[in-house]
Amino acid sequence: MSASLVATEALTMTYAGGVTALADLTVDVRSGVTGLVGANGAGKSTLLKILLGLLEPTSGSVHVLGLDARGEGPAIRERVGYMPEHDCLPPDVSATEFCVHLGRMSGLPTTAARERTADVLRHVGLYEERYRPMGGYSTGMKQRVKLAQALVHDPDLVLLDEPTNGLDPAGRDDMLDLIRRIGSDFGISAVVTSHLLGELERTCDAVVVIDGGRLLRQSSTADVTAETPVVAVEVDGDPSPLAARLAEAGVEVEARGRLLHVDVADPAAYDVVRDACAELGLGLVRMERQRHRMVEVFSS
Ligand SMILES: Nc1ncnc2c1ncn2[C@@H]1O[C@H](COP(=O)(O)OP(=O)(O)OP(=O)(O)O)[C@@H](O)[C@H]1O
Repeated sequence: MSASLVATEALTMTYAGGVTALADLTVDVRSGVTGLVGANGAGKSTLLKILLGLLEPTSGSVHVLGLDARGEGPAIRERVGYMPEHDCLPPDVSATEFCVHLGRMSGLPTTAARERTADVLRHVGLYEERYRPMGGYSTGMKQRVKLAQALVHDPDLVLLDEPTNGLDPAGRDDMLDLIRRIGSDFGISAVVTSHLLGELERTCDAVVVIDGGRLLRQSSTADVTAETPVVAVEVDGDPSPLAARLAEAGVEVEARGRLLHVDVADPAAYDVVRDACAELGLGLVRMERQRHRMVEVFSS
C-alpha cells in the first residue's frame, strides 16, 4: 500500500467568529487522485489552507508528505502545488510570464522555470496562447493557467480547489481529463475539491466526503462503485406477478419500471427467478449485473 500523503487526526478548526469549519476530522489520503467532496461551506477550502500551513487549526494533528503542517508550512509549500478557487490572475501578464515568475519564486533557476513553464502550458493546452495577456482569456483558459501554475515547480502533490467551477459541461470534462493525466504524465498526486460527487466518480481513485466539517465517508472509488449483488431482470410480459412470486420466496426484489432489481447475494435466487418465470409462462429477456453509482451509494 502507498504511503500516506495527507493524514489528519481529530482536526478541528474554529474561526475567530465562532464558526467551526472542521470538526474532529480524521482522513488519510494516498497517492493518485483523491476527491474532496462537500456542499458549499462544508469546509473544503479551510482544509486545503490548513494542509498548506496557511491556516493554524484549533486542535488536532495534520501531516502532509510526512511534514507537520503546524510549523513546517514553508517546507510543505515547496513540494505541494495549490490551485485556489477564486480568480487571482493579473490581467496584463501573459501565462508564460506568470508561470515563469511563480516557478522562480519556488526556487527554480530561470532556464528551468522557462522549460517547465513550456511543459505545463502544453499539458493544459495553452501553448498557442501562452504569450497573450491573461485578461483576455476565457474562464476555461484561466482555470487552465491556475492549474499550470500549481504544477510549475514539479510538486509531489497538488491541491486543486474547485477546478471545474464556472466551466460548461465540455470544459468540465476537459479539466477532469487534465487532472487525470497529471498523474500519468507527471507522476503527481492530486486532491481535488468539488461540490459534485458525480463528476469526481470517473476521475478519482478515492473520495473523502465531508459535511458541516465532519467526515461522512472515505473510501476508494472502486469500493464504492464495485458490483453489488443485484441483477436487473427483464421478462417479456408484466413483471408484477414475478415480483410477487419472488417476494413470497423470500427474495428481495424492487420494481424499476419494466425491470425488476433482484438481490442475488444468495445465488439460489437465480434458480428462484428461473423457476418462477417457467411457472408463470414468462420468457426471460435479460439478466444483468448492476453497478452502483457513487451518487446512489452516498445518498442512500
Ligand atoms: N476566514 C473565515 N472566517 C470565518 N468563517 C469562515 C472563514 N472562512 C470560511 N469560514 C466559514 O467556514 C465554513 C467552511 O468554509 P469553507 O470555505 O472551508 O467551505 P467550502 O467547503 O470550501 O465551501 P466553498 O466551496 O463555498 O468555498 C463556512 O461556514 C464559512 O462561512
